[in-house]
Amino acid sequence: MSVAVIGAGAFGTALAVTLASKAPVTLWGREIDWAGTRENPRLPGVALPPALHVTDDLDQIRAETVLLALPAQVLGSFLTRNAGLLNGRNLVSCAKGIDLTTLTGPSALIASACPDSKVAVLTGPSFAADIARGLPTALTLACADGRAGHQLQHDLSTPTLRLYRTTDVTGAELGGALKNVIAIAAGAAIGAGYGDSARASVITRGFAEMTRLATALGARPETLTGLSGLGDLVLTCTSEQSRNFRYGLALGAGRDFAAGTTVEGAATARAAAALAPRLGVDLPVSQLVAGLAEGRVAMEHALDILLNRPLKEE
Ligand SMILES: NC(=O)C1=CN([C@@H]2O[C@H](COP(=O)(O)OP(=O)(O)OC[C@H]3O[C@@H](n4cnc5c(N)ncnc54)[C@H](OP(=O)(O)O)[C@@H]3O)[C@@H](O)[C@H]2O)C=CC1
Ligand SMILES: O=C(CO)COP(=O)(O)O
Repeated sequence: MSVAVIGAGAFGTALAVTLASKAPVTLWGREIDWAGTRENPRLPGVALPPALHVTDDLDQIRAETVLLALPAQVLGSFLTRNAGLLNGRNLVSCAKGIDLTTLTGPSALIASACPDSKVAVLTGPSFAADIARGLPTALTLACADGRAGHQLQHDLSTPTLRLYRTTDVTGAELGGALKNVIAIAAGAAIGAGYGDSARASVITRGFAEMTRLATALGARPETLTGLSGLGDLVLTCTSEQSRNFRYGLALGAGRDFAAGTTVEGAATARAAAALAPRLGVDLPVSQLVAGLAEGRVAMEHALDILLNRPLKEE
């Protein structure tokens, strides 16, 4: 097996670090001034192992399996620009989002730009820092081709990173994308001082919403109850390690949030809100998060909007 990682952010670097415990790995980043220090400022305190080669030259990416660890909103243009180099390889998306331009997930972007590639998705509850430090982590590897998925599951598991396998790519990638939206809402509830009970309601109703949208797009409901859905939802809604949760905290408290931080849930909320009427599904939490993120809805009105909806069956 030969593996490379594209995207030298926190997650791409963490995956490259753990995979380098098995075999040499090449990690590509567009700006790698830090490479000589063997420590990526996006993943502080983690020494890069000798088996990890860092480059900013895409021509050095020769591996048969390439992990794409770029933010969801830049993945489409990156793939279009570099399809010639990537087409035909096993391409594994590690991004958690819905592309705002096409309203599709990463797997459809890959399939469209690189039609000769095997497409897979790696997703689930895992903070980059935990993976990089060798803490035990379990993720989902989704690939519609069961045989290829089986091979990738074995190739990409490490002694501390345990991969489960599914053929439900849609369910896996939508669980990962939509949990970020709900995490923003959960953070906002806590930031606004509404308390842990309110957060539990947001998580539960948010999960119902994730399942509604994902199944309307063809996902299997049981995938949403797995690592890539419920597992990641619980992690992201309960930990301040999550950037989406912290962004929600800041929204709820009326504080500024560090510009330039990757917060996938903001764009994905807008994508989900755009999909809702087309699919005839009700997504009140996502619509609210989209309104908050765009500044159309003020935080002081957010609670009324949710609580004044008609009473209904659970
Ligand atoms: N961090 C985590 O714990 C986890 C993250 N993920 C997912 O992984 C994906 C990446 O997140 P993460 O690594 O944390 O993000 P970071 O913010 O740490 O890093 C983003 C990386 O993408 C690069 N980048 C941004 N735009 C472009 C572009 N147009 N072309 C090439 N490179 C670009 C950045 O480069 P530069 O430094 O030059 O700006 C940076 O290296 C997200 O979808 C996230 O949801 C999934 C699980 C866990
Ligand atoms: O996806 C993640 C954990 O599984 C990371 O979450 P954040 O992008 O919110 O930091």
